[in-house]
Parts: sequence; structure tokens; C-alpha cells
Amino acid sequence: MLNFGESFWLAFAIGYVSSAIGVTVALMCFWVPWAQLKKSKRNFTSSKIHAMDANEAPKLPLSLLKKGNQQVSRVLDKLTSSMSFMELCNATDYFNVANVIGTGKTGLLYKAKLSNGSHVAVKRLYESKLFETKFALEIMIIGRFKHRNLIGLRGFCVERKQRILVYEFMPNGKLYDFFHPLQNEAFQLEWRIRLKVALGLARGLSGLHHSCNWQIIHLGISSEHVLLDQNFEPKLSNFTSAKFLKGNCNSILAKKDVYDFGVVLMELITGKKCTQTNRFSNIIDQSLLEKGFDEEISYLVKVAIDCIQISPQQRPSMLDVYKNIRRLWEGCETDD
Ligand SMILES: Nc1ncnc2c1ncn2[C@@H]1O[C@H](COP(=O)(O)OP(=O)(O)OP(=O)(O)O)[C@@H](O)[C@H]1O
Repeated sequence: MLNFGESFWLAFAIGYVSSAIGVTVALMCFWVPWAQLKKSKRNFTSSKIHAMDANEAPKLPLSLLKKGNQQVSRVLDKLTSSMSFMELCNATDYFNVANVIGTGKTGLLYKAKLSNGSHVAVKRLYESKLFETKFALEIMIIGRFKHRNLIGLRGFCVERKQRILVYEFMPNGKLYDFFHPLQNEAFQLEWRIRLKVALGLARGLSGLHHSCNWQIIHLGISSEHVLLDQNFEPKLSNFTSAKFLKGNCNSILAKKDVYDFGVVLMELITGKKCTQTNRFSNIIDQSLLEKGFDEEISYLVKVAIDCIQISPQQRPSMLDVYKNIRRLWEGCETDD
């Protein structure tokens, strides 16, 4: 009979334990990522695609906006994505450059197709802690505040370092491009469409300024941040500079939005970027004149001039501006 000494059993035990540890580590390396992938695939196939409704948007406290990006980042890391990264990879063909439709300062915009066939615009933010508050602001405003003239947020993703916002897709792009077309791409917007854009924008801004306890000030109104849907209904976008104010609808900040709105109105009337009131009436877009709309045009010129008064106190509130343009619009409808 073989006689194994103590040292043999000791060596055997050490060998046994270390190989067991080795096998476990190897299994963890291969099995865990695989299991995670399987889980995200399962999420992908089982997740129901729908517009995120206001109750699903995470309730981020306003106090978050006073914190630094690092702290905002920690809060965002704990959120549950409403759309998985895997799902968005599939929708954008793994963020294929061929699907890029715009380059923003904070990230790239992709046109994407969800598994239910609907198109969306997917904004994947560049990896930077600097954009955490901007990301949170979009969720806090358009995630919760639905309005026909604000761009709709369909979902968001915060998996690992990914910060992705999913918006409804706007087939007619941004208003700015109609007034600053690339060569050979000029497309004249007819008067009633311009008036519809003015009305919708005034409605959206007045909603932000006047319809909840907190006044939301956009602070970045320009034709670059106005997107147009298939029917040229305007949607205000880009809330990354917005501020929340309690109460006062006539604050100087609110009047900054009114001024910027006036500049967009002038762009709609003149077809150019213009901020000088004096020469303004001489440069009305010639393609609009003498087609039966001259009176409507001069009414809108007056509204625009009120909005761009030098003194903020002399500018009207957004609600008054909206009411004025609505009156003009309703007048046109009965004319038809
Ligand atoms: N929902 C959308 N549907 C269709 N096109 C869009 C949509 N959102 C943006 N775009 C296009 O992508 C471009 C870039 O948009 P984005 O909002 O990222 O730019 P930005 O104004 O520079 O924003 P930021 O400063 O936050 O990065 C827009 O100018 C527009 O042409």
C-alpha cells in the first residue's frame, strides 16, 4: 500500500483549492458578461416601445441644478433607463455615422428606427461630466412637461457612461435652415406657414412661462432651436440653458425670452437675421408682399417691434404676445 505523507496531503489540498479558485474566476470572466449581454438582449426584445409618458420621467429635484456636475452624475447613475443601450444600438445601426443628422455642441444626433417602425432622433452626448446638468435639464423639462409646441422626449438611456436622449423625429429639420439655405437649396416658406410657426412658438413659450407654479425660462430661443414637424408645426428644442423661476412672470429673464422671440419673428418676416428696428420695415421678405397678406404682415411687424424694445419692462409678456398672434390667426381663418 502506498503511504502518503503529511506533506503530500498538504500539497494536494493547496493544489485543489487553487484550481477551484481558478475555475471559479475563469467562469466569472466568461459567464458574467455573457449573462449581462443576455439580460440586455432580453430587455431589448421585451421592452415595449412607446413615448415615455410624463409619469415615467424621473422626478429629479430642482435642488439638483444647484449642485456640481459630479453630484448630478451620481444621481443620474442611479436612474433606470427608459430605453436600453442595446435597443438604441440596434435603432442606429451601432451609431453608424451614415445615420448622423446633426452635430450639436454636446453630442451627435442620429436618425434612428425603433423596432416598432417609428423614427426618432437619438442624441448621444459626448462623454464629459460637463454635460451632466444639461442632460438632467432636458429630462426635467421635456420629460415631464408635454406640450404640442415643445419637442417630445421619447426616452433616455443612462447605462454606464452613456448619456442618450431620444426625441420625436422632426422631418422638416430646423427653422434656421429655411432662412440660411445651402446653395441651390433655397425653399421659400409661404406666409401662412410662417404665421403658423409664429403662433406655435408663442404658444409653447407662453406655456413654459405661464402654466405651472414654476416659470421655465428657455434662455436660448433662436431659429436654430425651432424644429418643424411634417405639418410645419414648430417645436421648441434645446433646454440646456433653461432656468426655473418661482412666480414672477415679468422677470427680466422672462423678458429676455420675449426679446429673442421677437428676433425670430423678425427672421420670419424678413427672411434674414435682423435686430435693428429702424430699418426693419424696409426689408420685409419681398416674396411675401402683394399677395393679399400685407395687413397681416404689418400686424406681425408691430408685435415683433414690441418684443424687441430695448427696455425689458416695455416688452409684453409671452401670454399677451400669444393672445395677439392668436387673434391674427383666428382672423385669417375666418377670411378663408
Ligand atoms: N428631433 C429632431 N429631429 C430631427 N432633427 C433634429 C432633431 N433634433 C436635432 N436635430 C438636428 O440636429 C442638429 C443638432 O441638434 P442639437 O440640438 O444637438 O444641436 P445644438 O443646438 O448645438 O445643441 P447642443 O448645444 O445642446 O449640443 C439640429 O440643428 C437639427 O438639424
